[in-house]
Amino acid sequence: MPELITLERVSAGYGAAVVLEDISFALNEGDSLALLGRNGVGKTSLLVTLMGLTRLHSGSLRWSGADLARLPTWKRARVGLGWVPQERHMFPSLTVEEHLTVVARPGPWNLRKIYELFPRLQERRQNMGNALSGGEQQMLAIARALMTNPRILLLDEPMEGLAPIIVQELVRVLRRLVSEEGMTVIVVEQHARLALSLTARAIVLDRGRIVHESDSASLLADNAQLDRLVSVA
Ligand SMILES: Nc1ncnc2c1ncn2[C@@H]1O[C@H](COP(=O)(O)OP(=O)(O)OP(=O)(O)O)[C@@H](O)[C@H]1O
Repeated sequence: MPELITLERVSAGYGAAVVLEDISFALNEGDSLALLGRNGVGKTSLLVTLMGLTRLHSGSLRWSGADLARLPTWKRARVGLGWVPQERHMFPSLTVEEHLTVVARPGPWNLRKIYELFPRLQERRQNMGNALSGGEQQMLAIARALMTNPRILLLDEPMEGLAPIIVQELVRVLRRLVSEEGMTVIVVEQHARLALSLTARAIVLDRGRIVHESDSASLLADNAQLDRLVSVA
């Protein structure tokens, strides 16, 4: 069986500018990947390349063996790429529940299961999108992606700017998605140790290229290498 998603020698960017070079990796169903690196090295660009929002200069992107690069963004969402962008994009005039129901597609994830995963969203289900805290917005952004019943979840810095207690809650949710639900995920995170503790594999980017690839546990255990690869100093 082909891998769920395969990148082969992908170079991509914005217009003529190339910000990702020679990126190759593949994920099978149920894999979990931490995508790490310092600011501006191309992590978000890699996720948006999967969603079709950059210019693909060369290389190939395959989805269950088929050419993904041919599909516009909305079709990539429809075939099962669930993207949780950094900006969250809530609709101020929709309630929490409306955010979830407008995107719902058939599959194991439905309102009941979402509310079981995020009791806080159930409590807030009649609140408008603009009346939510940052943490609640992030929960809703993840919940909304799950309601599309994706085959892969692309999470762009889900913990960014959130209070420690909310980070803890999201860690519990992501751990359950990865370990119990077998969800395929790519997590971009500045909190490298946290992302490594949630995932099985890790890739580190520097200036648009892969500079390290290993299992997450061994990178987590190697403080010196981790500091060298991702620390700001
Ligand atoms: N829309 C855009 N148009 C042009 N260049 C862009 C655009 N978005 C990002 N870039 C450039 O692409 C490079 C990679 O940026 P990207 O946001 O992917 O990095 P990142 O690793 O996600 O960083 P951060 O952790 O700060 O979000 C940077 O040099 C950035 O300036």
